[in-house]
Amino acid sequence: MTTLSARSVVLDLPNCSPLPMSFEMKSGEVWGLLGPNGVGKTTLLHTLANLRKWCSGNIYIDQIRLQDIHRLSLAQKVGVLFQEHQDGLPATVMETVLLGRFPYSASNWKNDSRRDQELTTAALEALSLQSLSTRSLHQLSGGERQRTAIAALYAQAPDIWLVDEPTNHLDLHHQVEVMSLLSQQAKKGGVMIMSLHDLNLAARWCSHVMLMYPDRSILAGQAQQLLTLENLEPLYQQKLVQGEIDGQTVFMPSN
Ligand SMILES: Nc1ncnc2c1ncn2[C@@H]1O[C@H](COP(=O)(O)OP(=O)(O)OP(=O)(O)O)[C@@H](O)[C@H]1O
Repeated sequence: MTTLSARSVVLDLPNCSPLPMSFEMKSGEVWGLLGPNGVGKTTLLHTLANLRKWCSGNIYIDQIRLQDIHRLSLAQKVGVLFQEHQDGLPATVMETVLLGRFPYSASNWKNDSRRDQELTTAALEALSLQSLSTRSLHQLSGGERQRTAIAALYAQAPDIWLVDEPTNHLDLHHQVEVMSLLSQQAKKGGVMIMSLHDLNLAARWCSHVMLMYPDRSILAGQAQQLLTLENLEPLYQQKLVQGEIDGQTVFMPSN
């Protein structure tokens, strides 16, 4: 069981009146971070990975303070999907996915182990990338590039997944493929935290949500309880309608 918790954490956001946030996220849970552009979803994900500083408060993984965890163990425990992909290296899809295993071979530059190769093959299969495995990153479409980045994260096999807009660039079929895959990883014991702009994906796949409001207040808890028009309309400053199709809650913007 893995736990990620924050106690009175104030994010380092520009022009922010400090409002401390506290929450606990556990193995098996799928968290959706929801809120308008610029509210701090990416900042929160990067803060939880100790990639950027925060103003005050404490973040813990399994009761150990984030800043006390050695970089290498953190790289093994926590995986991040970035919103922007840096494609500086002239690498193929397979090489990029294999790079997900870097935290396990970084300490001694040893050859890729059998497990590294098995996980890389499984990741290519899970994201339907087998036929593209020898293709250069520069020759991929936006959606193929996104699936490659998710495959690298899958190969890394972290306990805590910090995933920034996983369905960016993806067509409907691949959105379902990816959301289903991420949800399975939570069922296998991962802590899944993702920023999302699509309320319907959140309603379908997230067990928990964090609603991040422009005044820096948050509501965090079970998705079923928090995904209501009363909470969501002020979140986006947008009138919405709520319905149900095949037993599934759906939201749409209204005039
Ligand atoms: N490198 C940076 N330097 C200074 N300010 C930044 C930087 N990156 C982001 N910001 C600002 O920090 C705030 C939070 O940005 P963040 O990217 O976390 O928002 P977000 O909720 O993820 O937005 P979006 O939904 O548009 O992706 C915004 O006001 C943004 O303009």
